Amino acid sequence: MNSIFDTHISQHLAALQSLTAIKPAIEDAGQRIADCLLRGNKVMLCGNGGSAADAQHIAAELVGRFLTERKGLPAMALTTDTSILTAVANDYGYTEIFSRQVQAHARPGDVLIGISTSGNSANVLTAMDAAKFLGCITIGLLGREGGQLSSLVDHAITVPAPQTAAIQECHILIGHLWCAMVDAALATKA
Ligand SMILES: O=C(CO)[C@@H](O)[C@H](O)[C@H](O)[C@H](O)COP(=O)(O)O
Ligand SMILES: [Zn+2]
Repeated sequence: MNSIFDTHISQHLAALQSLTAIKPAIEDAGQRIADCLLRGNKVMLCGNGGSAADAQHIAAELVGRFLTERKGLPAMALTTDTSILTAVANDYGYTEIFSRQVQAHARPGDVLIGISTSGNSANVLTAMDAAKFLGCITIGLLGREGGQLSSLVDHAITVPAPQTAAIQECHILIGHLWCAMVDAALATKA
């Protein structure tokens, strides 16, 4: 019988290997994010649970720094302000917690990254609808078969692994890869 260690590592490695098949989609989305920031637009991110943590992690790399010294970049996780989250959930419903913030902050040309391992979280779907209506570029960091988000977003990055944890581990790897692409794009422009 495999140990928990062996099982987890082999699932992780299989998920990592599956990324080769979606390399063009990952790089294309990374270029859209870099272009967005280079032209002075901003990046918004949302997701639930572990994906909320990923949204915050990626926003922190962009506002702070990742690999190189550069100016702080406009990125915001829509998962952090408990007063907004509780007010909107209480008054309008949990489905609206991200879309309301998108309505408040989004401008044409901004990017919204929705992170969902199932691709079916209702609040992420609603946020994507709002972002598209306002002229934003929408990117889904998804898993399994991509769920409903895969046909809604402009750029679907679907990690085709069956385990939520393995998908999440690939999501943060892709987030870091995008941050490296942004750093490189800014360095080229400087
Ligand atoms: O981190 C984990 C599981 O690893 C959980 O917190 C997980 O993110 C939550 O169950 C989310 O609600 C799942 O949402 P989603 O990925 O299907 O959009
Ligand atoms: Zn988790």
